[in-house]
Amino acid sequence: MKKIAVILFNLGGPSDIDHVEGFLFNLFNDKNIITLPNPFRWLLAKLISSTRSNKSKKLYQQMGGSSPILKNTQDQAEALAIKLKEIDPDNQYEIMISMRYSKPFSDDLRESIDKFKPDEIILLPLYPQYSTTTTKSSFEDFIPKFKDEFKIKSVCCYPLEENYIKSHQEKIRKSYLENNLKGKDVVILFSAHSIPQKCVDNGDPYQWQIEATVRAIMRDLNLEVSHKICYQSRVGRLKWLEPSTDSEIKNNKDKSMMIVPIAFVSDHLETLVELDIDYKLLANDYGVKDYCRVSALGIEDNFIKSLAKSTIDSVNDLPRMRICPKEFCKCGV
Ligand SMILES: C=CC1=C(C)c2cc3[nH]c(cc4nc(cc5[nH]c(cc1n2)c(C)c5CCC(=O)O)C(CCC(=O)O)=C4C)c(C)c3C=C
Ligand SMILES: [Fe+2]
Ligand SMILES: [Fe+2]
Repeated sequence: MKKIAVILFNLGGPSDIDHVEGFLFNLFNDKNIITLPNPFRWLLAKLISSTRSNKSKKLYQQMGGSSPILKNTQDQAEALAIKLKEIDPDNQYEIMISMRYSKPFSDDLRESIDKFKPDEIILLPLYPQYSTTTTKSSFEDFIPKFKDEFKIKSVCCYPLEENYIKSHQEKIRKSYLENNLKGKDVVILFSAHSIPQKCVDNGDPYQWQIEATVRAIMRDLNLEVSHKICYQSRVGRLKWLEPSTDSEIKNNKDKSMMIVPIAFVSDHLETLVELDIDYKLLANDYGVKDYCRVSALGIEDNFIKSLAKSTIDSVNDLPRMRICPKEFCKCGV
């Protein structure tokens, strides 16, 4: 019996309205988000977080002033613990949460990890698709603090894991039936968080992996629908991945529309405000007849199975095949 600590990584979000500016500062002060050296990055992060905070506060106010991301991640951690116990009862797992820009930070895990004394630590990002702006940032923050005392392994990405794909397919099929879309001219808009184009130009595999996930979902979905990938939540003036979700809503206004959040695995600001309020209003303005948003994966059983399977494969040192082409070489396989 091995003792295994599984670190679930997520981005975090403000716990109340007074934490919005601090959360934004942590985000923009990350060298994987703003690549300037210090003190310039620190100064720019101060400037952007103070100028953006009113806009962000208005967004968070629409969810009651805080982000549900921690509660949703805790629910996923609990479901994962149950699933691991069921599939791999011979090992002892403890799931811990590490948020990148809000509590609990990686440093906050020190006491629990020391107390548990794991034989190994598995890093498991709640980002199925690898990006330097998310997974790399979380790994770079965590690893140096614990690597001298513990054996650390990581699941860098799982964009094609079969249970993950099945989880999306089941959510889409259920929503298709519930919204009576059979026989209608339906388009699925797969909406992912955008990232700056320059990240992809520098070898970030995020966009390639999103496209691979969507191809796998569509391959045997067996619904008569068209589909398109689009990108939301752009920030600032750089060129970000396109097409944008709002432009695709406009371009497809004559169709029945299913919006599938892809790359987000729980509901939070980006889905609950941007997709459910802002883009729903936009769709109404453009006369879209059916606008339905498929809920994020959350604790859907196949998704939790995919997390458990990826963890156990890593514990058992199963070799992982490189799937990304060599120009997108930033992920650790
Ligand atoms: C796959 C997920 C995400 C990627 C990639 C990502 C990149 C990215 N985000 C920003 C800027 C902001 N993100 C904000 C919130 C936010 N972003 C994600 C996910 C990804 N971000 C999550 C889960 C959240 C938290 C949502 C919540 O409920 O709290 C925000 C704050 C909100 C706002 O003001 O719009 C900002 C700002 C950048 C710059 C970036 C890549 C460079
Ligand atoms: Fe973001
Ligand atoms: Fe990878």
